[in-house]
Amino acid sequence: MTETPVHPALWPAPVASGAVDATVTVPGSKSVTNRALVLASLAAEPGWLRRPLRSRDTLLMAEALRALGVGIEEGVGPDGSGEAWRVIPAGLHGPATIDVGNAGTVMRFLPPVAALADGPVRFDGDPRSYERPLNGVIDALRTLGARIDDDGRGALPLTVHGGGALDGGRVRIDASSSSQFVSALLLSAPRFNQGVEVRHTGASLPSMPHIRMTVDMLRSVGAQVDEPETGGEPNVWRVSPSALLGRDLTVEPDLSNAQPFLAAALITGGKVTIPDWPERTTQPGDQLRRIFTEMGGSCELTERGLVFTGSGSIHGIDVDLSEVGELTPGIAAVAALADSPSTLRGVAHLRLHETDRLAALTKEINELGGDVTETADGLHIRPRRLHGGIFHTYDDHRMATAGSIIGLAVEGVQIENVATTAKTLPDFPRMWTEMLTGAGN
Ligand SMILES: O=C(O)C1=C[C@@H](OP(=O)(O)O)[C@@H](O)[C@H](O)C1
Ligand SMILES: C=C(OP(=O)(O)O)C(=O)O
Repeated sequence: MTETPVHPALWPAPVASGAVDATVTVPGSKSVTNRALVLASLAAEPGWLRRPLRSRDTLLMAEALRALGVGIEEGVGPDGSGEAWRVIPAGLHGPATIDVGNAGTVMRFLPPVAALADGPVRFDGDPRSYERPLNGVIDALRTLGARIDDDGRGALPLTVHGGGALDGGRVRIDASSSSQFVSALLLSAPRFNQGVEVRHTGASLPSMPHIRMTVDMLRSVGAQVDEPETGGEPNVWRVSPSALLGRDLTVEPDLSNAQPFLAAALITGGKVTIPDWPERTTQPGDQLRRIFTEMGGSCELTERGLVFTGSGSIHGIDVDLSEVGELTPGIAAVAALADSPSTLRGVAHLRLHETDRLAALTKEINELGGDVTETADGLHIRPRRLHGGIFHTYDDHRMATAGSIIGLAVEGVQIENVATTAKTLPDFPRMWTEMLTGAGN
């Protein structure tokens, strides 16, 4: 008898045998953790970061800041509860070398920090990091007084020749390819001699909640920020120079990483509870309450957390995802299993994410028998009966979770390199299996 060969890099996505009923504790937000690390490193006094996410993107951020001289130590928070990082700011030093991996937050948020260091800081990363846009940050930093050596493509690898301080001032950028350009300049701006005025000149600006998160977190450490949403000029952000406070911050669960678990409730007609879902948050994942409700579920924010319940039906959706682009792969996966077609719009910039997400989703869902077409700014998804096969992930954590969502309802889906979920959710395979077996409840 011959056994079916098991490829070590292929993970058989488990099929749900019935309605899931689980409580899933989701680790901390990548976006909050990496902003908090930067702000705490630039502060005038030590601070605490509780329940930080420990994943590839956040460990790269911590390692990079340590390379610049910041102390980031393991500890328990001031009240003795929970795991925490103590961040001890220090003079920022070069020479240093920073590995950004494929973390947008590291490759964009740290060049402005490096401009404040007193020597050269070399940035390098995964091959894909060379293809992701960085021109908005490079050009802006040059305008603000920094010296940067790159190969002229507006991308990695590059060296920022930190001069110990940066003038700052006014800058115009086109951030239509990534909101992280704006966030990057704002986060370090309190430490620029003149602060910053960033004027976005492009036709569109994706991921506004992530810019709100930047503004909120800056304000929470004492920075003064003027911005469009509180009466400022449209598309203009101003940050004044000031010292930043060291705070004691508890990181919220990553609501975008809650997505596959909520999707499991939707697809199986089950129920999933996510503890500690914040009542108020700038995280884009909070919009899943609305989007997945429109797709057939219902939810309630209770003392136990967000309780999300599937109805047994999954509906297609016509939705603009420009504010919440990182939710697209998971929504596309659910849409492929729905009872009507879907149109996902406003996400052309996803072609420059971890991989070209529009091409990858189209190819992988179609190879399982689906009918997805790319549009100029998104996807059109017509549900079909799907079959098993290999779901390639292109080193993209959200492709791996999207394939797993489909695998709940389709026999024989194998996820290639599920370990790529380590970018933001290293424990995904265990959490997924526990959700299905009811362990961890
Ligand atoms: O600032 C952030 O933390 C992020 C901003 C968004 O980037 P883009 O605006 O490049 O899409 C988002 O997709 C990414 O996952 C995280
Ligand atoms: C786009 C994403 O990540 P990054 O921070 O690398 O841009 C994402 O997590 O979906």
